[in-house]
Amino acid sequence: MKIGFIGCGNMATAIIKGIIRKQIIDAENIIASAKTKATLDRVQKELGVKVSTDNLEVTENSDILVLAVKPQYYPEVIAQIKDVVRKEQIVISIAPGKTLDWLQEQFGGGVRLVRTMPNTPALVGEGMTGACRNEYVTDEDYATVLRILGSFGEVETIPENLMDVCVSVSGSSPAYIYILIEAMADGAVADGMPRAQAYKFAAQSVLGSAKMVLETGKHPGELKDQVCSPGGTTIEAVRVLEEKGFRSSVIEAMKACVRKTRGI
Ligand SMILES: NC(=O)C1=CN([C@@H]2O[C@H](COP(=O)(O)OP(=O)(O)OC[C@H]3O[C@@H](n4cnc5c(N)ncnc54)[C@H](OP(=O)(O)O)[C@@H]3O)[C@@H](O)[C@H]2O)C=CC1
Ligand SMILES: O=C(O)[C@@H]1CCC=N1
Repeated sequence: MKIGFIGCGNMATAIIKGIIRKQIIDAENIIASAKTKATLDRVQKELGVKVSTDNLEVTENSDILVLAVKPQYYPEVIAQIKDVVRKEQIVISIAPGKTLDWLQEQFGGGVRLVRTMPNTPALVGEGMTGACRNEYVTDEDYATVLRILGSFGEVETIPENLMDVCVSVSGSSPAYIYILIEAMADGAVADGMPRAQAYKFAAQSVLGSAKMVLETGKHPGELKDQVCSPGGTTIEAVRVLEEKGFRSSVIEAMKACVRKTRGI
C-alpha cells in the first residue's frame, strides 16, 4: 500500500514518523509534497520518504491520500487534484471545519472520504484521533484507515457532529498542556529548581496523571481528592486555582476553539 501526503508540516511529519516507527508502511511507499524546497529537503533527510513539489504526482502515486495543508489551502489543492483522484482511492482530511459534504462538493462527487482530527503526539505514538467516513468508504477500506491511524496512538470513530469538539479536546489540547507544563516549570524555577529538572518533574507528573485517569478508570475528582490531604499543601494550591478561574479558563478556551472551528 502507498500513502501520499499533500503538505508535510508539523502534523504530516508527526503522522509519518508514527507510521514508520510502527513499521505499518515502509518509508519508500510514502510520498509527500510541500510548497518549498526547504521543507522537502528536511522531510527527505529526516523521514527518508519520497518527496515531490507536484501534488498530482503524489495523488497518482498513492492508494491513500492525506490532505495535510492548512484548511485555507484545501480549495486550491482539491481543485488541482480532483480530476486525477481515482474511484478506489481513499482521501483523508485532517483539517478542522471541513465537513464530509463540503469536501465531496469540492471534489465533485463519488470520492471515498475519511474525515479525521489527529494531534501531534502521534510523533511519539501517543496520538488521539477522531474519525468518521462517508458512504463510499467500504468497511474494508475503513478498517485499513483505522489500522493506519491506530499505528500512532488511539483512534475512535465519532459522529461527524462531534468533530468540532474533537478539535478542542484533542486536536488543539496539546498546546494547552504545554502551557501548563511551562507554567508549572516556571513555578518550580521561581522556587529554585533548575529549569531542565523542572520540565522533567512537570511533564512526568502530567504523563502519570493522564495514565491514572486512563488506567484506574476512576473519576478525575476522586483522583484529585486522593492528593488533597486535609489541611495540607495540595488543597491550598487547588483553592488558589479555583479562585483564579483555572477550570473556567479551560472550559471557555475550549468553547472559543470550537467556535473558531465552526467558522473555518
Ligand atoms: N499542527 C497540529 O497540531 C494539527 C494540525 N491539524 C491540521 O493539519 C493540517 C496541516 O497543519 P500543520 O501540519 O500544522 O501545518 P504546517 O503549516 O506545519 O504544514 C503545512 C504544509 O503544507 C504545505 N503546503 C502549503 N501549500 C501547499 C500546496 N499548495 N501544495 C502542497 N503543500 C503545500 C507547506 O509547505 P511548506 O512547508 O513548503 O511551506 C507545509 O509543509 C491543517 O489542516 C491543520 O489544521 C490537525 C490536527 C493537529
Ligand atoms: O490550530 C489549528 O488550527 C490546528 C487544528 C488542531 C490543531 N492545530
